[in-house]
Amino acid sequence: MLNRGKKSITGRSIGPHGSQIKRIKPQLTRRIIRRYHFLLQRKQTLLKWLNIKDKTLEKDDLRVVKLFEGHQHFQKGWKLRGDDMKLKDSKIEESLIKLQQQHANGERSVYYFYLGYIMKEIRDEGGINTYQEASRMGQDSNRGGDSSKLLIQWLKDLDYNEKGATALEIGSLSKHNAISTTGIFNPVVRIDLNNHNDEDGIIKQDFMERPIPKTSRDQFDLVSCSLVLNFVPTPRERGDMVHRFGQFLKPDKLTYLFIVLPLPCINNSRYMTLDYFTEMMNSLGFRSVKHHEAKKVCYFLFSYNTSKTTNQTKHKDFSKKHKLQDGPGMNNFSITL
Ligand SMILES: C[S@@+](CC[C@H](N)C(=O)[O-])C[C@H]1O[C@@H](n2cnc3c(N)ncnc32)[C@H](O)[C@@H]1O
Repeated sequence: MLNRGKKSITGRSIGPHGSQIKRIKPQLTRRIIRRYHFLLQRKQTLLKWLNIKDKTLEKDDLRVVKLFEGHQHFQKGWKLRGDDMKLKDSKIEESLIKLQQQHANGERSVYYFYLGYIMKEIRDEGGINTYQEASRMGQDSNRGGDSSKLLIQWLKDLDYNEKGATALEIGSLSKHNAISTTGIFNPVVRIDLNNHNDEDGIIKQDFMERPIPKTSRDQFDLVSCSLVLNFVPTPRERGDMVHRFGQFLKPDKLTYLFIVLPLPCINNSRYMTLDYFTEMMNSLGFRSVKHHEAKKVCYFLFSYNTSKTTNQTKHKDFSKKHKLQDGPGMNNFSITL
Protein backbone atom coordinates (compact mmCIF):
# COMPACT_ATOMS: atom_id res chain seq x y z
CA MET A 1 0.00 0.00 0.00
CA LEU A 2 1.21 3.49 -0.75
CA ASN A 3 0.43 6.18 1.71
CA ARG A 4 -0.20 9.86 1.65
CA GLY A 5 2.49 12.21 2.95
CA LYS A 6 4.59 10.94 5.76
CA LYS A 7 2.42 8.18 7.14
CA SER A 8 3.67 4.65 7.12
CA ILE A 9 1.59 1.64 6.27
CA THR A 10 0.81 1.28 9.91
CA GLY A 11 -0.27 4.89 10.04
CA ARG A 12 2.79 5.90 12.02
CA SER A 13 4.96 8.81 10.96
CA ILE A 14 8.16 8.26 9.11
CA GLY A 15 10.76 10.92 9.90
CA PRO A 16 13.64 12.17 7.83
CA HIS A 17 16.97 10.40 7.98
CA GLY A 18 18.61 10.55 11.34
CA SER A 19 15.53 11.70 13.22
CA GLN A 20 13.08 9.63 15.27
CA ILE A 21 12.36 7.17 12.52
CA LYS A 22 9.46 4.79 13.06
CA ARG A 23 10.45 1.74 11.15
CA ILE A 24 8.54 0.04 8.36
CA LYS A 25 8.96 -3.69 8.44
CA PRO A 26 11.54 -4.96 5.91
CA GLN A 27 9.02 -7.12 4.08
CA LEU A 28 6.78 -4.13 3.68
CA THR A 29 9.65 -1.95 2.52
CA ARG A 30 10.34 -4.45 -0.22
CA ARG A 31 6.67 -4.67 -1.12
CA ILE A 32 6.37 -0.88 -1.50
CA ILE A 33 9.47 -0.73 -3.68
CA ARG A 34 8.31 -3.65 -5.83
CA ARG A 35 4.85 -2.16 -6.24
CA TYR A 36 6.23 1.23 -7.22
CA HIS A 37 8.56 -0.26 -9.83
CA PHE A 38 5.68 -2.30 -11.17
CA LEU A 39 3.46 0.78 -11.55
CA LEU A 40 6.21 2.78 -13.23
CA GLN A 41 6.91 -0.01 -15.65
CA ARG A 42 3.25 -0.34 -16.60
CA LYS A 43 2.96 3.42 -16.96
CA GLN A 44 5.87 3.47 -19.46
CA THR A 45 4.34 0.61 -21.44
CA LEU A 46 0.96 2.37 -21.66
CA LEU A 47 2.54 5.68 -22.70
CA LYS A 48 4.37 3.78 -25.43
CA TRP A 49 1.22 2.04 -26.64
CA LEU A 50 -0.57 5.37 -26.65
CA ASN A 51 2.23 6.58 -28.89
CA ILE A 52 3.16 9.39 -26.52
CA LYS A 53 6.56 10.50 -27.75
CA ASP A 54 7.29 13.18 -25.15
CA LYS A 55 10.10 11.53 -23.16
CA THR A 56 9.86 14.03 -20.30
CA LEU A 57 6.47 12.56 -19.39
CA GLU A 58 8.14 9.34 -18.34
CA LYS A 59 9.59 11.11 -15.32
CA ASP A 60 7.09 13.88 -14.76
CA ASP A 61 4.07 12.19 -13.23
CA LEU A 62 2.30 15.42 -12.48
CA ARG A 63 2.41 16.40 -16.15
CA VAL A 64 0.97 13.04 -17.16
CA VAL A 65 -1.98 13.68 -14.89
CA LYS A 66 -2.41 17.26 -16.11
CA LEU A 67 -2.26 16.13 -19.73
CA PHE A 68 -4.83 13.39 -19.44
CA GLU A 69 -7.11 14.43 -16.60
CA GLY A 70 -9.72 15.65 -19.07
CA HIS A 71 -9.81 12.33 -20.87
CA GLN A 72 -12.96 10.41 -19.98
CA HIS A 73 -11.40 6.94 -19.81
CA PHE A 74 -8.41 8.19 -17.84
CA GLN A 75 -10.89 9.79 -15.42
CA LYS A 76 -12.80 6.54 -15.12
CA GLY A 77 -9.68 4.63 -14.12
CA TRP A 78 -8.62 7.39 -11.73
CA LYS A 79 -12.00 7.53 -10.02
CA LEU A 80 -12.29 3.78 -9.72
CA ARG A 81 -9.43 3.82 -7.20
CA GLY A 82 -11.36 5.97 -4.75
CA ASP A 83 -9.30 7.28 -1.87
CA ASP A 84 -8.32 4.10 -0.16
CA MET A 85 -5.33 2.59 -1.91
CA LYS A 86 -5.82 -0.64 0.00
CA LEU A 87 -8.82 -1.23 -2.20
CA LYS A 88 -7.52 -2.56 -5.43
CA ASP A 89 -9.64 -3.92 -8.23
CA SER A 90 -8.57 -7.54 -8.53
CA LYS A 91 -9.58 -7.85 -12.19
CA ILE A 92 -7.61 -4.78 -13.20
CA GLU A 93 -4.65 -5.85 -11.11
CA GLU A 94 -4.64 -9.15 -12.96
CA SER A 95 -4.88 -7.39 -16.32
CA LEU A 96 -1.97 -5.15 -15.37
CA ILE A 97 0.15 -8.17 -14.54
CA LYS A 98 -0.66 -9.67 -17.93
CA LEU A 99 -0.58 -6.35 -19.74
CA GLN A 100 1.57 -7.56 -22.65
CA GLN A 101 -1.13 -10.04 -23.63
CA GLN A 102 -3.58 -7.20 -24.12
CA HIS A 103 -1.55 -5.37 -26.72
CA ALA A 104 -2.72 -7.32 -29.75
CA ASN A 105 -6.39 -6.54 -29.34
CA GLY A 106 -6.10 -3.63 -26.92
CA GLU A 107 -8.04 -0.42 -27.42
CA ARG A 108 -6.75 3.04 -26.68
CA SER A 109 -9.66 3.72 -24.34
CA VAL A 110 -8.57 0.74 -22.22
CA TYR A 111 -4.98 1.99 -22.14
CA TYR A 112 -6.21 5.40 -20.91
CA PHE A 113 -8.34 3.68 -18.31
CA TYR A 114 -5.40 1.65 -16.95
CA LEU A 115 -3.20 4.74 -17.01
CA GLY A 116 -5.73 6.65 -14.90
CA TYR A 117 -5.89 3.75 -12.44
CA ILE A 118 -2.08 3.64 -12.14
CA MET A 119 -1.49 7.37 -11.99
CA LYS A 120 -3.95 7.78 -9.15
CA GLU A 121 -1.80 5.50 -7.02
CA ILE A 122 1.49 7.04 -8.11
CA ARG A 123 0.41 10.66 -7.74
CA ASP A 124 -2.44 10.96 -5.37
CA GLU A 125 -0.91 8.78 -2.75
CA GLY A 126 2.51 10.40 -2.97
CA GLY A 127 3.87 7.18 -4.45
CA ILE A 128 7.36 8.50 -5.01
CA ASN A 129 7.44 9.91 -1.48
CA THR A 130 6.56 6.63 0.08
CA TYR A 131 8.83 4.80 -2.29
CA GLN A 132 11.77 6.99 -1.32
CA GLU A 133 10.99 6.55 2.36
CA ALA A 134 10.95 2.82 1.80
CA SER A 135 14.24 3.00 -0.09
CA ARG A 136 15.72 4.97 2.77
CA MET A 137 14.45 2.37 5.22
CA GLY A 138 16.18 -0.19 3.02
CA GLN A 139 19.39 1.77 3.64
CA ASP A 140 18.96 1.51 7.36
CA SER A 141 21.92 -0.29 8.92
CA ASN A 142 19.59 -2.89 10.38
CA ARG A 143 18.52 -3.77 6.85
CA GLY A 144 21.87 -4.30 5.17
CA GLY A 145 22.60 -0.61 5.21
CA ASP A 146 24.21 2.18 3.30
CA SER A 147 25.91 0.58 0.30
CA SER A 148 28.63 3.24 0.20
CA LYS A 149 30.14 1.73 3.37
CA LEU A 150 31.49 -1.09 1.25
CA LEU A 151 32.70 1.40 -1.36
CA ILE A 152 34.68 3.28 1.28
CA GLN A 153 36.06 0.03 2.70
CA TRP A 154 37.21 -1.00 -0.77
CA LEU A 155 38.86 2.36 -1.43
CA LYS A 156 40.72 2.04 1.86
CA ASP A 157 41.82 -1.48 0.89
CA LEU A 158 43.15 0.03 -2.33
CA ASP A 159 45.01 2.72 -0.34
CA TYR A 160 43.08 5.33 -2.23
CA ASN A 161 44.18 8.72 -0.96
CA GLU A 162 43.78 11.08 -3.87
CA LYS A 163 44.00 14.69 -2.67
CA GLY A 164 41.00 16.84 -3.52
CA ALA A 165 39.01 13.90 -4.87
CA THR A 166 35.41 14.63 -5.83
CA ALA A 167 32.39 12.36 -6.26
CA LEU A 168 29.04 12.37 -7.99
CA GLU A 169 26.37 10.31 -6.24
CA ILE A 170 23.47 9.51 -8.56
CA GLY A 171 20.21 8.57 -6.83
CA SER A 172 21.19 10.05 -3.49
CA LEU A 173 18.73 9.71 -0.66
CA SER A 174 20.85 11.04 2.16
CA LYS A 175 23.85 13.19 2.86
CA HIS A 176 24.64 11.04 5.88
CA ASN A 177 25.93 8.08 3.90
CA ALA A 178 29.57 7.01 4.21
CA ILE A 179 30.45 8.44 0.81
CA SER A 180 29.65 11.90 2.20
CA THR A 181 30.92 11.56 5.74
CA THR A 182 34.32 9.84 5.55
CA GLY A 183 36.00 12.91 4.09
CA ILE A 184 37.66 11.09 1.17
CA PHE A 185 35.58 13.06 -1.30
CA ASN A 186 34.98 16.75 -1.13
CA PRO A 187 32.69 17.84 -2.52
CA VAL A 188 30.24 15.02 -3.02
CA VAL A 189 27.66 16.21 -5.52
CA ARG A 190 24.42 14.41 -4.69
CA ILE A 191 21.63 14.26 -7.24
CA ASP A 192 18.26 12.52 -7.40
CA LEU A 193 15.15 12.70 -9.56
CA ASN A 194 13.30 13.83 -6.45
CA ASN A 195 14.17 15.29 -3.11
CA HIS A 196 10.90 14.98 -1.32
CA ASN A 197 12.46 15.31 2.09
CA ASP A 198 14.03 18.57 1.00
CA GLU A 199 17.27 17.40 2.47
CA ASP A 200 19.86 20.15 1.94
CA GLY A 201 22.60 19.12 -0.36
CA ILE A 202 20.63 16.82 -2.65
CA ILE A 203 20.08 18.42 -6.02
CA LYS A 204 16.85 17.51 -7.77
CA GLN A 205 18.20 16.46 -11.13
CA ASP A 206 17.87 13.71 -13.69
CA PHE A 207 21.36 12.38 -14.36
CA MET A 208 20.36 11.88 -17.99
CA GLU A 209 19.79 15.61 -18.26
CA ARG A 210 22.86 16.71 -16.36
CA PRO A 211 24.96 18.62 -18.91
CA ILE A 212 27.94 16.64 -20.20
CA PRO A 213 31.05 18.26 -18.65
CA LYS A 214 33.03 20.44 -21.02
CA THR A 215 36.09 20.67 -18.78
CA SER A 216 37.62 18.41 -16.16
CA ARG A 217 36.49 20.88 -13.50
CA ASP A 218 32.99 19.51 -13.92
CA GLN A 219 34.17 15.90 -13.85
CA PHE A 220 34.71 13.63 -10.88
CA ASP A 221 37.11 11.09 -9.42
CA LEU A 222 34.25 8.77 -8.58
CA VAL A 223 30.72 8.21 -9.84
CA SER A 224 28.43 6.24 -7.57
CA CYS A 225 25.24 4.73 -8.91
CA SER A 226 23.67 2.51 -6.28
CA LEU A 227 20.38 0.79 -7.08
CA VAL A 228 19.55 3.28 -9.82
CA LEU A 229 20.18 1.42 -13.08
CA ASN A 230 17.48 -1.10 -12.24
CA PHE A 231 15.11 1.82 -11.73
CA VAL A 232 15.60 2.98 -15.34
CA PRO A 233 12.68 1.58 -17.35
CA THR A 234 14.15 0.18 -20.58
CA PRO A 235 17.33 -1.70 -21.59
CA ARG A 236 18.23 1.04 -24.07
CA GLU A 237 17.88 3.81 -21.48
CA ARG A 238 19.98 1.80 -19.04
CA GLY A 239 22.58 1.55 -21.79
CA ASP A 240 22.40 5.31 -22.33
CA MET A 241 23.02 5.80 -18.63
CA VAL A 242 25.99 3.44 -18.63
CA HIS A 243 27.43 5.29 -21.65
CA ARG A 244 27.29 8.56 -19.76
CA PHE A 245 29.26 7.43 -16.71
CA GLY A 246 32.66 7.73 -18.38
CA GLN A 247 31.92 11.27 -19.54
CA PHE A 248 31.62 12.37 -15.93
CA LEU A 249 34.97 10.93 -14.87
CA LYS A 250 38.17 12.97 -15.02
CA PRO A 251 40.40 12.10 -17.97
CA ASP A 252 44.02 10.98 -17.83
CA LYS A 253 43.93 9.67 -14.29
CA LEU A 254 42.65 6.70 -12.39
CA THR A 255 38.99 7.17 -11.54
CA TYR A 256 36.30 4.84 -10.26
CA LEU A 257 32.70 3.85 -10.88
CA PHE A 258 30.68 2.19 -8.11
CA ILE A 259 27.55 0.32 -9.17
CA VAL A 260 25.05 -1.57 -7.04
CA LEU A 261 22.35 -3.75 -8.57
CA PRO A 262 19.75 -6.07 -7.10
CA LEU A 263 21.32 -9.53 -7.19
CA PRO A 264 18.63 -11.07 -9.47
CA CYS A 265 19.63 -8.61 -12.22
CA ILE A 266 22.95 -10.44 -12.40
CA ASN A 267 22.28 -13.96 -11.21
CA ASN A 268 18.76 -14.68 -12.39
CA SER A 269 18.27 -12.90 -15.69
CA ARG A 270 17.91 -14.47 -19.08
CA TYR A 271 19.87 -11.62 -20.64
CA MET A 272 22.52 -10.75 -18.07
CA THR A 273 25.20 -12.62 -16.19
CA LEU A 274 28.15 -11.46 -14.15
CA ASP A 275 30.55 -12.23 -17.03
CA TYR A 276 28.35 -10.52 -19.58
CA PHE A 277 28.02 -7.37 -17.46
CA THR A 278 31.76 -7.29 -16.79
CA GLU A 279 32.52 -7.66 -20.50
CA MET A 280 29.97 -4.98 -21.37
CA MET A 281 31.61 -2.57 -18.94
CA ASN A 282 35.02 -3.60 -20.31
CA SER A 283 33.94 -2.62 -23.80
CA LEU A 284 33.38 0.90 -22.44
CA GLY A 285 36.81 1.11 -20.81
CA PHE A 286 35.89 0.01 -17.28
CA ARG A 287 37.92 -2.67 -15.50
CA SER A 288 36.44 -4.66 -12.67
CA VAL A 289 38.43 -4.01 -9.50
CA LYS A 290 36.12 -5.37 -6.81
CA HIS A 291 32.91 -7.30 -6.81
CA HIS A 292 30.78 -8.63 -3.99
CA GLU A 293 27.51 -10.51 -3.93
CA ALA A 294 25.47 -10.08 -0.77
CA LYS A 295 22.16 -11.80 -0.06
CA LYS A 296 20.08 -9.39 -2.12
CA VAL A 297 22.39 -6.98 -3.90
CA CYS A 298 25.54 -7.06 -5.91
CA TYR A 299 28.32 -4.43 -5.64
CA PHE A 300 30.86 -3.50 -8.31
CA LEU A 301 33.84 -1.21 -8.29
CA PHE A 302 35.24 -0.45 -11.73
CA SER A 303 38.32 1.58 -12.52
CA TYR A 304 38.40 3.85 -15.52
CA ASN A 305 41.48 5.30 -17.04
CA THR A 306 40.93 6.99 -20.37
CA SER A 307 44.64 7.29 -21.07
CA LYS A 308 45.08 3.54 -20.69
CA THR A 309 41.94 2.55 -22.58
CA THR A 310 42.80 0.24 -25.44
CA ASN A 311 40.07 -0.72 -27.77
CA GLN A 312 41.97 -3.66 -29.20
CA THR A 313 39.73 -6.33 -27.74
CA LYS A 314 36.89 -7.57 -29.90
CA HIS A 315 33.73 -7.41 -27.89
CA LYS A 316 30.27 -8.87 -28.35
CA ASP A 317 27.58 -6.79 -29.97
CA PHE A 318 26.08 -5.17 -26.90
CA SER A 319 23.59 -3.17 -28.92
CA LYS A 320 21.24 -6.16 -28.85
CA LYS A 321 19.76 -8.39 -26.18
CA HIS A 322 21.24 -11.88 -26.15
CA LYS A 323 19.45 -14.73 -24.46
CA LEU A 324 22.22 -16.21 -22.34
CA GLN A 325 20.22 -18.69 -20.31
CA ASP A 326 16.62 -19.60 -19.58
CA GLY A 327 14.58 -21.21 -16.89
CA PRO A 328 11.38 -20.88 -14.94
CA GLY A 329 11.22 -17.85 -12.68
CA MET A 330 14.03 -16.01 -14.43
CA ASN A 331 13.68 -12.28 -15.11
CA ASN A 332 14.39 -10.28 -18.26
CA PHE A 333 16.69 -7.60 -16.91
CA SER A 334 19.04 -6.38 -19.62
CA ILE A 335 21.10 -3.44 -20.76
CA THR A 336 21.69 -2.61 -24.41
CA LEU A 337 24.40 -0.17 -25.45
C1 LIG B 1 16.24 2.51 -4.93
S1 LIG B 1 16.67 4.19 -4.80
C2 LIG B 1 18.35 3.95 -4.38
C3 LIG B 1 18.85 4.93 -3.43
C4 LIG B 1 20.25 4.77 -2.90
N1 LIG B 1 21.22 5.17 -3.88
C5 LIG B 1 20.52 3.37 -2.39
O1 LIG B 1 21.51 2.77 -2.81
O2 LIG B 1 19.77 2.86 -1.56
C6 LIG B 1 16.78 4.75 -6.48
C7 LIG B 1 16.90 6.24 -6.60
O3 LIG B 1 17.40 6.56 -7.88
C8 LIG B 1 16.79 7.75 -8.31
N2 LIG B 1 16.93 7.84 -9.78
C9 LIG B 1 16.44 6.99 -10.71
N3 LIG B 1 16.76 7.41 -11.94
C10 LIG B 1 17.49 8.55 -11.78
C11 LIG B 1 18.09 9.47 -12.68
N4 LIG B 1 17.97 9.30 -13.99
N5 LIG B 1 18.74 10.53 -12.19
C12 LIG B 1 18.82 10.73 -10.84
N6 LIG B 1 18.27 9.89 -9.93
C13 LIG B 1 17.62 8.82 -10.39
C14 LIG B 1 15.35 7.61 -7.83
O4 LIG B 1 14.71 8.85 -7.74
C15 LIG B 1 15.53 6.93 -6.48
O5 LIG B 1 15.57 7.87 -5.43
